[in-house]
Amino acid sequence: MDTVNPLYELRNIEHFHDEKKVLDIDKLILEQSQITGVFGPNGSGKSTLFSLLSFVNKATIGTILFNGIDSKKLEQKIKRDIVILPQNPYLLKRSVFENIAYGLRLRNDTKDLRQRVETTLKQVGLESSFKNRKWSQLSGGEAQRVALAARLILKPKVLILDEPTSGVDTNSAQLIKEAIFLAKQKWDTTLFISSHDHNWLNHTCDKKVALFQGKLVENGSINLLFAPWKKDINGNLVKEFLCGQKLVFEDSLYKKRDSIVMLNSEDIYLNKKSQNSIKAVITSIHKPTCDEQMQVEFIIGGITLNSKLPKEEIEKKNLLPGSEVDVTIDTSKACWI
Ligand SMILES: Nc1ncnc2c1ncn2[C@@H]1O[C@H](COP(=O)(O)OP(=O)(O)OP(=O)(O)O)[C@@H](O)[C@H]1O
Repeated sequence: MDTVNPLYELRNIEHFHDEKKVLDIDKLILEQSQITGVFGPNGSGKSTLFSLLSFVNKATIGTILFNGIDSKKLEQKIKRDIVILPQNPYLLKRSVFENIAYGLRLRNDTKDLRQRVETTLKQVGLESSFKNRKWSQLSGGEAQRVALAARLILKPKVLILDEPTSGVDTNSAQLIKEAIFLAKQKWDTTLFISSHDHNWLNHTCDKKVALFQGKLVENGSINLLFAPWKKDINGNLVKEFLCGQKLVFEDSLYKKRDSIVMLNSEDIYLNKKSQNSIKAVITSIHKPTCDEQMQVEFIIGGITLNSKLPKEEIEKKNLLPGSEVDVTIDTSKACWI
């Protein structure tokens, strides 16, 4: 069975902007040493959630525990290890070197500064000569990576990246991904990332959280299906899995071809007799800490999805890792983003 190592625990969180509720999360546990991808359409509350996780803002209502400690009692030196790269980061009107060194200077931690700046530049795929450039002599993708380097040099315990790939090309996005993996590997950094490049985020994160209109679409492992989509003769979108099996989404005529579908695991049924079921193989069965039910993960043509079942039902149906199962997905409950 998998064990989870909770870093954040959000309890009954509500956050308001101008009396409008923009975030409403009953319970959410976020694990340590993971890269958590936060998915959701514009205005769904991703940046708001990040502002709470970085303790830049305080939730209007509710409690956030960090390492089991109520955030209201967190010491400043613990908060200092939580670093955020906001959407549209701001560079100081100084050299690249001074931008990257800024945080360390503030902390009076300037030993081997030059070498540390150069190492960090390398981590984000920029040559050492970049350190002498002015902030104004950078392309969008380079500026984004300099802003990331300015956070990485702090070796944060938690790094929150709000849209780190916005306005960058595929090459820069790849370099950002490599820098993220390095931070996790070298310093055991826990990362939270949002991106509208869903494909990039899907390939970068270990865990997924999805928000829609300020609410969690699912508390736990979220099921996401990404483009490419095909169309059937009625114009509905069809997911064709690598194994050739197909899943038609009714009433998806007007959905865009780069849409993502979020599926609640409660709307996915295993071994239930139905005409449109598809074959899958169970890869793991475990019990999430925050859930009474067991989570059954299974794979269909290379795509991993999950469903939730009571333990007794798993035993009754004799479901085991490696078992083949018939999966029925209630596509009418799909949430499109
Ligand atoms: N300072 C603010 N004042 C008023 N409303 C705000 C403020 N910041 C955010 N909001 C509102 O809160 C909601 C959530 O915004 P948020 O920026 O968290 O969404 P998001 O998912 O990050 O969106 P995007 O993908 O566009 O960045 C939106 O309706 C937004 O208009």
